[in-house]
Amino acid sequence: MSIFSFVKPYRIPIAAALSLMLVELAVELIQPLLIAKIIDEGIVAKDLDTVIKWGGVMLGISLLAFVSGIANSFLAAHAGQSFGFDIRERLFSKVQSFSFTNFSHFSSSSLITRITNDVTQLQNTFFMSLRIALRAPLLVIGGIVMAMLVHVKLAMPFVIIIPPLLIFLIWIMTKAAGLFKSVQRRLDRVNGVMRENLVGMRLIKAFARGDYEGTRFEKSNDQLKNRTVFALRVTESTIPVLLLFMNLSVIVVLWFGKIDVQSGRVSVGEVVAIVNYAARITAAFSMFSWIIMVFSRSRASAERVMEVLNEGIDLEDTAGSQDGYEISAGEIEFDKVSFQFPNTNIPILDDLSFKISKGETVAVLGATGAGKTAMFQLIPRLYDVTSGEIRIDGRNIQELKLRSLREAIGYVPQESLLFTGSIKENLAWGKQNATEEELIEAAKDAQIHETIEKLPNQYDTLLGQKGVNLSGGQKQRLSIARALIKKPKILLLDDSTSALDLKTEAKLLLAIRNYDCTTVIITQKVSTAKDADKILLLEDGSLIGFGEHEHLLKSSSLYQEIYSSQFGEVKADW
Ligand SMILES: Nc1ncnc2c1ncn2[C@@H]1O[C@H](COP(=O)(O)OP(=O)(O)OP(=O)(O)O)[C@@H](O)[C@H]1O
Repeated sequence: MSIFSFVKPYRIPIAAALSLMLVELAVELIQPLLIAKIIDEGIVAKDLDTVIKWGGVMLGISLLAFVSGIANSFLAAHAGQSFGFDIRERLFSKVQSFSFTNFSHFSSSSLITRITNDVTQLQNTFFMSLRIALRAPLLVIGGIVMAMLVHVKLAMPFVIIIPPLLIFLIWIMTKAAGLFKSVQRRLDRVNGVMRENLVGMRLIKAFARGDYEGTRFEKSNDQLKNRTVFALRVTESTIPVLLLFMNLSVIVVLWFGKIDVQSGRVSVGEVVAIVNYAARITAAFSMFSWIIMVFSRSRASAERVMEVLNEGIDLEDTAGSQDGYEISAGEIEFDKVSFQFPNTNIPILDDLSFKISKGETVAVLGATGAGKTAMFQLIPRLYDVTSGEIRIDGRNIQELKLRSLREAIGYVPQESLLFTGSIKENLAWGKQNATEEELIEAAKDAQIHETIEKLPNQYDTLLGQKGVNLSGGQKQRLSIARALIKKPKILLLDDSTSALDLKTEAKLLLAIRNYDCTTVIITQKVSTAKDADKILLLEDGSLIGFGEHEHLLKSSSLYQEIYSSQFGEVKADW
């Protein structure tokens, strides 16, 4: 796939715009001939009728060029904007299909720059190509041809000087493309620092690190400026070179023109026409440095956009995945599952085998870094297992459609992420077209209904970015409500009740028991774990215990250790 495939749908407006551009070009190339005619047959021959006649023709074709120019702009603007719209849409849906491995290849600020700034560059180039980028080289070529038609010998200086100038321009263009690619990379960095600052503003203020962050931003901003200035200097340096050589050739034309006019081999009108072509060619040439800049930039942008669009998705529906299969029970089975993060060789999970029956509640306990979150992320296939198999309702999850797998799972990540919008919208994000009753029911079960009722606009209260106007515990409960509203078959809570007091947490877990789902809870609290049907103990990625509280208290030294650290010495009544 190449960027040109996005041009295809606009073949008709492009053809129309280019035809109109050719009309403008033809008028521009004919004008010097008419000027020559008016001078030689009208002014020199003192024939006013000829001046009026050809002057009228010039006015007529100028009007034609004017109308063509307006129609061309109209078509170019419309096609250019639609072209940009299409690329943005494709980029967005491609990024949505990215796996976490794909995300690790691009920083989020770079993806944002690509979807905005890079697409704008391409859009501008598309527009400009239809307006002047093609007209300028055609004007140069057409200008030389017309000048030769007027007088071959006088046009010779241009014929000699223009090819080396063109080679010089192409050489600069290849150099500039690389430079502009590095400009875009620096823009990524500026966006990256800006993004981190906005996200971490509270932390920056709390640590009084404003000055440090200011310097960090200034540094990347400065690098962006310096690189851009350098790239612009390289492209702009072409203008004086072009003007110098074109003006030199005009002087040569005038020198020989004077001699030939005196000897009668050339008319004054012909010399004026050739100088007029020279002026138009020079104007087209000086436009070149700008065109080079825009093209070099957009070549870099096109590469960056295509890098995203051509990124191979490593986690998607497998060829044999079964359509229409819905998870009905929610039984989870890990069979000799081992896992390491893509592009790393550190084993995170090692040979995990266990089975969680339909409707069971299982608590996962383990030290920080033991691999609890990693284990969770394998269930909705945020990552694929490195070896072994995960089965839900007896089917390998890789044989299920990703959509039906994920729709059956309510996943509440460690960090609650809410979106800008009202509480109602955030809850309904879990299930489109959820009724008011469903929203309230889920909020009640998540123990957040009463809190919402006390807010000034209740369910219509607007949340700031990431839910800044809520407490940590409120955000956690809203995230849980958002998962409950889906009525999932499998509910995964990744330490999602850590900020709740014990009483609220107990009520919430009791309410969840009424849902027809299998629940897996990562927790640090034995008080939470001991109410679960079973407890799964993870240590350094290995399963070292799986069973009921009483059983583990007797059999697992790690569990005894965790228990005694939270409740004091384990009583030896077993
Ligand atoms: N994207 C990643 N790429 C590479 N390694 C990772 C990635 N995410 C986590 N890890 C590593 O995997 C290991 C397990 O991480 P995981 O988040 O599963 O731990 P955890 O048991 O959930 O810990 P915690 O209780 O602190 O959340 C850690 O050593 C961590 O450094």
